[in-house]
Amino acid sequence: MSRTPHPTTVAPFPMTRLRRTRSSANLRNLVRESTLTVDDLIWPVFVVEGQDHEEPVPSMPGVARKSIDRLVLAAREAADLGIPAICLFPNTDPALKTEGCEEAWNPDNLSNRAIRAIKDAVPEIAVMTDVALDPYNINGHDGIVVDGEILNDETVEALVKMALAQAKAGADILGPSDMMDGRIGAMRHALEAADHRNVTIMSYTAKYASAFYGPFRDAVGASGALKGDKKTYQMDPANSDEAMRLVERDLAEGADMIMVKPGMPYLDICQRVKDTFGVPTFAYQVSGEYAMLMAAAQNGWLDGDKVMAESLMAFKRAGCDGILTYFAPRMARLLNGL
Ligand SMILES: NCc1[nH]cc(CCC(=O)O)c1CC(=O)O
Repeated sequence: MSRTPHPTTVAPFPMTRLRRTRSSANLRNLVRESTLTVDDLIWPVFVVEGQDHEEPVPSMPGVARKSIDRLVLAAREAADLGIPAICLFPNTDPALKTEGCEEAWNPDNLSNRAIRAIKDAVPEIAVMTDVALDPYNINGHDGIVVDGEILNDETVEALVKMALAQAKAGADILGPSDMMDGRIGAMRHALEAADHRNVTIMSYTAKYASAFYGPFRDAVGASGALKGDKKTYQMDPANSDEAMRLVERDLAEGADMIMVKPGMPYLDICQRVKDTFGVPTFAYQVSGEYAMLMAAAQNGWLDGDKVMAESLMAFKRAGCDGILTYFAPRMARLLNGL
């Protein structure tokens, strides 16, 4: 990424014709400022109980929840395409959801079994997890709810147990997506104390209270459970300075990588984070963004491959090191010329 100041010397027309370097594919290739490669992609996937089973997610065309055995095949395919990481989201049996969210740190819960199965069968792909209580919470919230309040410190204690169980199952990257205060430091200390020294944390640092998560909540089966909204913990879409404070805080607590979420409507935040801190910065092109592009493509209103590639390049131009995207395998095939 170029971060040079705006040039002050430009020869006047016709000595300068900015179209010259756009005049052929070779010249365009030579002067291209950003590149998108398979190495930039993290693939979010949904896992469900069962055997040789998959269920399409209606609001996310081309996306299905998969049983662990099918997910292992998908992970193999992703690794063969060169995708460096896969990110797991469980669709938990509603019967296992409780007020205390105990299933979240069950070493044999669906997500932890999936981590172990993937690490066994496809050791070369990095496995990322989601650290938040919503798949296990009868309220659908990311934190423990008492009398309508989402409790911060009690939630952090639960998240630490959840993070340790995931690390023990073999997760390479923990993705705390809950937006409680103090969770990164608490997890980092617990990981160090348990000798999980190389488990990385990609903090969902600037995670906004967004309507673009709708299809995801359908996919994990949280839509029905969620009472109210997430505005007391997720960020106000109006704020940018607050995102900088959160990044500084999460880095100080031991986050290795920072994430901005959603992606496309928050590219200004991505650029500001990268410019200000220069740390590994990721964006999550979320379910609603995927649904929007796919719906238009399915109607023949947009060219699906082209808007996919353009939208992902935009993240690189903004300074992101990588993107979580449901398009990961499709983009990887396109980049690999398949
Ligand atoms: N903590 C849950 C979580 N982790 C990732 C997403 C959204 C992902 C997407 O929309 O693709 C959400 C939803 C939410 O916060 O309600």
